[in-house]
Amino acid sequence: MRRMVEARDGTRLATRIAGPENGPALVLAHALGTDMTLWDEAIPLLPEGLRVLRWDMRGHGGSDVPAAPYAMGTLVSDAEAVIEAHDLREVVFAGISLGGMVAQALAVKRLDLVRALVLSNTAAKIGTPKLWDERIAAVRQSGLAPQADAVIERWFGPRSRMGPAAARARRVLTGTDVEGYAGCCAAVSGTDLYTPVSGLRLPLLGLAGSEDRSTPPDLVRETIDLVPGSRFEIVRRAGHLPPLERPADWAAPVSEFLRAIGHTG
Ligand SMILES: O=C(O)CC1=CCC(=O)O1
Repeated sequence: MRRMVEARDGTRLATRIAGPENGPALVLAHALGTDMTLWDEAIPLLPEGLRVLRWDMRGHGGSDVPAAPYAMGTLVSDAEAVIEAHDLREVVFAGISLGGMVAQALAVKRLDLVRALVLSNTAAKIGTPKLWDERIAAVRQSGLAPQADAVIERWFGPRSRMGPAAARARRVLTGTDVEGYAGCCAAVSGTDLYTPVSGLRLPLLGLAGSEDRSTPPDLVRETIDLVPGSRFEIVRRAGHLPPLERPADWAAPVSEFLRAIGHTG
């Protein structure tokens, strides 16, 4: 079922939910310059019986595009709004890159909503304010298309940058609204979650792509290791977006984690 959910400031967020009403909930948050279709291939490979909620972040996909910049706190409050609008509790929250930052910050703020985390290709801090300022200036000046080669190369690496997954990612990236992209760049720029995440105590699976140049395995691991008892796995032959590029290799460790914590239908 698709539904528009109103965020606290009135921004309308495009959401999609599927699976049995009483199934254990899995919430999926996508990366910067992508949208909820990022999960299309991976969802059917997850255990049956899950209630799966995903949404387009503000400024992305079918959601409204308020004026930039956005704060990470606003993106977290959007996540709360979509979860609460669907009456979900005790969710496993899986986020990739920007979505993984939202996941971490949501768990810090609302442990009552989040039972466990899957943090994929993400970190407590990504890049530097200078890098993000330059990215924002570049897209504001000439749009996303001239940035696409560099982004796709970072996401997929030289080996896979011409493949079908990269072509799909490029289409979604270049179709993203500049205002929405810049707004979310600002949210990433202003985020450093190292201290609050080190206080988290919950089941956590961390995943990295062996070929990821945006959030390389060592960077991801540094964040995952902050939480005692967490697991960490590298998805081989995958870049920054493993659910799109290697859906089976991403879904396998996630499914195993969900079974291990008893979060299956
Ligand atoms: O766009 C990138 O290269 C890396 C990135 C940071 C946050 C996100 O979602 O992607």
